[in-house]
Order: sequence, then structure tokens, then C-alpha cells
Amino acid sequence: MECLYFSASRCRSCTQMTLPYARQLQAKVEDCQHQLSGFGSLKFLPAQASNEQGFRNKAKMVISGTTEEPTIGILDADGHGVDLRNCGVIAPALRSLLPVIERFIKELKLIPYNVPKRKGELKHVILTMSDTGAVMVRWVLRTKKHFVALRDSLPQFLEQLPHHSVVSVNFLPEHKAVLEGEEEIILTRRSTLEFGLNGVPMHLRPQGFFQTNTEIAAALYRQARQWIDDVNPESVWDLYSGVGGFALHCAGEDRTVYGIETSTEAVAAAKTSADSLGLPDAHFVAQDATEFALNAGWAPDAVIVNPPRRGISAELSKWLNESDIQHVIYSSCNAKSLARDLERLGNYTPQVARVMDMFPQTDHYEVIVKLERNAA
Ligand SMILES: C[S@@+](CC[C@H](N)C(=O)[O-])C[C@H]1O[C@@H](n2cnc3c(N)ncnc32)[C@H](O)[C@@H]1O
Repeated sequence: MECLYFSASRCRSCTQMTLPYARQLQAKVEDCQHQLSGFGSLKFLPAQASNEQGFRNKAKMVISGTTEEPTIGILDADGHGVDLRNCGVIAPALRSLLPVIERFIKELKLIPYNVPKRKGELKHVILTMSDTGAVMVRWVLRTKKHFVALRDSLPQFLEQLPHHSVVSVNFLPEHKAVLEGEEEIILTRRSTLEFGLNGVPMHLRPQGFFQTNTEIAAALYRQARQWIDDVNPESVWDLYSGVGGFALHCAGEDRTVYGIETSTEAVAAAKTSADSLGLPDAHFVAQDATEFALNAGWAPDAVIVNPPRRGISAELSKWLNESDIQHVIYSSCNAKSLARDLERLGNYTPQVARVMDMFPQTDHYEVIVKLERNAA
């Protein structure tokens, strides 16, 4: 992929950009096969390729520069703004909203935060676009100074956004290298961004997690659903369930599903989806996954885990390994922690794996593995 920002060394986030896409994908499969080489039983399905451009449904833009000439992009090593508004991996429809952001910064006289001087107000703008075309726009401010201006201009701002969009303001008062703070005020009546993946409605709230590549997320959920349907369990747990993607895809008339997730916002969003689908046997609980499993007092027929990069806890691995659960599906964005966890799950045989290219132009990828309990 051609990128002028990369050629000019203005941005180096897409570390694999100089490799043709087919070779990037091949390198990911080879890396995954290498990381999981200790499991001779494992067969690899053909990797799921992504669009190599415009695949990101989320843009996390740092605002810098001045009110009259803001930069929308990243910071350089000295903390100065680098404008990346034409970044090619961001979905084009999302990119087309960045001039609107710029216009509102100028019209409302919002003062970009200056990191080296620790002065100013507007730190970031985080945009997410659903497959329906609606967007979520989150203004991240240092203080409440610009809050009233943003709230009062909401009708004019919404006129520039697609229908059913969500707008919020987040406050990050500390001088910290993080994207957002804890306090969030939703300005629109609508509080969730609605997605429709494989016909399954999913809702995202401002602080919830959603996979960044909608097309690959949909393929990932289809793959898990197919493996679950193949063995047709009566009960499934989706541990680290986020807004419920795996659980909602695997739920059915004769199947009970539980989604377990620490974020109460994500759990609320998953419950909204289950209600709209009319799924009385889909339950979502806000709890630590390990704590839930160890204290449930019962075990399902199948478990899906999709943890953060660190993988699952040693306690959860041990509990799964010693349970009588027949099937485990493990979806991971870090093959190293996955290999460690599969090692701990020695009573299971990893059977099939598939690399899902969630993050083209980087060396990151998602991999989903199906495991079956060894015969006693
Ligand atoms: C990689 S995301 C996966 C989300 C979801 N499965 C999906 O497809 O969007 C990991 C999720 O684990 C949640 N999480 C982190 N630590 C957790 C824990 N100890 N117990 C349960 N959920 C946790 C995060 O909030 C996040 O939503």
C-alpha cells in the first residue's frame, strides 16, 4: 500500500507497509505456525484476508496545533502534532468526517491540548463507524471549559453526521499517556452505536470494546458459530465477552449462553442486543471471568474465550483443564500467550486454527483455535 505519511517518516504505525499484502498475510500464518509448533495435532485453515486499506472502523485522533490550525493525527517524539487526516487504513467514510471536526474546532474556538506545555483543552477525538454508516464521536477534554459550547452546538454538529449517530464528551484531567478518562457525558438521546454483524444486532457504548475491523470481526464470529454448531452444545460460556459478539452468534432456541465480562457498559450493551433478538436464554454477567468460572458451581458443554493480549489466568486454565467441558474455542490477538495457555490446557487437543487478519499493515493478527477434550 502506498502511504505518503509512511514514505515521509511522519508515521510508522503500519510497520509492514512495505511488504505486499499477500506476503504480510503469509508471514502472519508462518509466525502463528511457529508460535504454535508445539502442537503437532493442529491443522491450519486458510487465513482470512482483510481489505488492506480503509478497514479500521475506529480512528483515535490526537488533536494538537492551534485553534486556527489544528492537527488531527498523532504526536511526534517531541509531543508536537502530526496531521494524519488522510490515513489510508481508516475507513474512508470516517475520514470524510475529519474536516467536520476541524470546522467545529475552529467555529467553537476549541483550544487543542499542548502536551509539552501541559496547556489547552481538547486532547483527542475518537470516532467509530458502524457497518450501518452511523458514527460515534467522542470529544476528550481536559476540563469542562468547552463542554457548554460542545453541548449547545450539538444540533448543528448532528446535521453533519450520518443518521443515528452518538456524540459524547469524555474528561481526562490528568496529564497521562492514555486515550480517555473515566467520566463520560453522552450528549445525544441515543447512547449506543448499533452494528449489524451477520444479521446479529450489537450495541457499542462510548467506553465499550469493539473489534476494530468490522468485516474480520464478522468472519471471526461466523467461524466460532460454525464450530459451535458442528458440536451442537446445549450450554456455552463466552468468557471475556465484550458486547457479546460470540455469545449472541452462538445463542439459539435450544442453547443457553452466558457472556462474562468485567465492563458493566459492555454487559448492558450485550443485554440490549439479547433483548432485541428475543433470546431469553442468553445471559450476561459483569464479573471477572476466572472468578465466575471458579464459583459457578456448574460447567457448560463448551467455552469460548477471547481474552486481552495477556491471555487467560493460570487459575482459569487449571479450572478448564480439570473440568469436564468437551470443547473450548480460544480466540487470541497474541499467539505467545495463546501458546502458553494451550500448554496449560494439556487435557485438550488443539485441532484447527485459523489466522484472521484483523490488523493489516502491522504484524498483529487474531487467531482462533478449536480444542477438544482428550478421551479419558
Ligand atoms: C479482546 S476483548 C474481546 C471482547 C469480545 N469477545 C469481542 O469479540 O468484542 C477482551 C475483553 O475482555 C474484557 N476483560 C478484561 N479483563 C477481564 C476479566 N478479568 N474478566 C472478564 N472480562 C475481562 C475486556 O473488557 C474486553 O471487553
